[in-house]
Amino acid sequence: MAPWGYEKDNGPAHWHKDCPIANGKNQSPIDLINGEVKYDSGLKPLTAKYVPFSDAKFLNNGHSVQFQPSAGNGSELTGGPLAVKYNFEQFHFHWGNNDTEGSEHRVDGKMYPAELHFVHWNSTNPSFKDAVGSGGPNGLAVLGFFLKVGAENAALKPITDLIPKVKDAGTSVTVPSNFDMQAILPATLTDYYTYDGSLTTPPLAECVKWIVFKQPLEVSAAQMEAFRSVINRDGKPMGGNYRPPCPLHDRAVKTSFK
Ligand SMILES: NS(=O)(=O)c1ccc(C(=O)NCC(F)(F)F)cc1
Ligand SMILES: [Zn+2]
Repeated sequence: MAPWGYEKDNGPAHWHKDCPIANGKNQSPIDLINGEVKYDSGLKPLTAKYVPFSDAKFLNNGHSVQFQPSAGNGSELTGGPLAVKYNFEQFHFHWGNNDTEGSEHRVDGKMYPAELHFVHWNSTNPSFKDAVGSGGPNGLAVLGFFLKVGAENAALKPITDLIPKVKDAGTSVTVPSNFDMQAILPATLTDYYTYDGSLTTPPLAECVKWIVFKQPLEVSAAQMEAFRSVINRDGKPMGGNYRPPCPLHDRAVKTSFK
């Protein structure tokens, strides 16, 4: 099989051939159905402490555009459903070719135009890759933010302004050291859905504590258009780089809000 992607000949319906876990019972994304979630008063806010990066890259890896600092940067996530501290690894995006599609998770069947993932790994592991392979849903913690079209997102502007420099697969640029990642996050990380799931791209490992925020972030139409100019490994627009929802099976989705 050609390397995995999102086209007809290598998209999500094909992934099970290389990754049989694609048909597993803890796959992501899912449709977050408000009538089926359960409020958990024990779910506290999350705390993300993101420190400035000395050398970080913004890259096009052929299936997303990704911000990645050098390892061991010291940015951490704690609280919420997490029992231990998680280290920040990278953030990346999924988006559509129009405003009616693009997010991976859905809310009562509604898709947003894009979704931003902040990926963190359980600090009891020696490395990110060990955390992915650690078995069970506590290897990674991924924060998911829906993006909707509205006001320009000033915190994401340094990143969306770099997109033209990583238009082609395999390209990367250095991110200015004054980029403030903390500014992307809402002031308080309170209202979220959380459930045990997987990576949404191969190898689809079932190692993720998913934390999806109820409140979307806004980006301008121009910022959305910047994503839609990105090209994938086949020279086609990368838009549509989202996996459709997977069966919930016997998992519970908890909320930190009523
Ligand atoms: N879209 S997602 O679920 O946030 C997501 C997050 C991270 C990875 C990733 O690092 N894959 C490479 C690895 F780790 F070697 F398997 C894939 C998907
Ligand atoms: Zn993702």
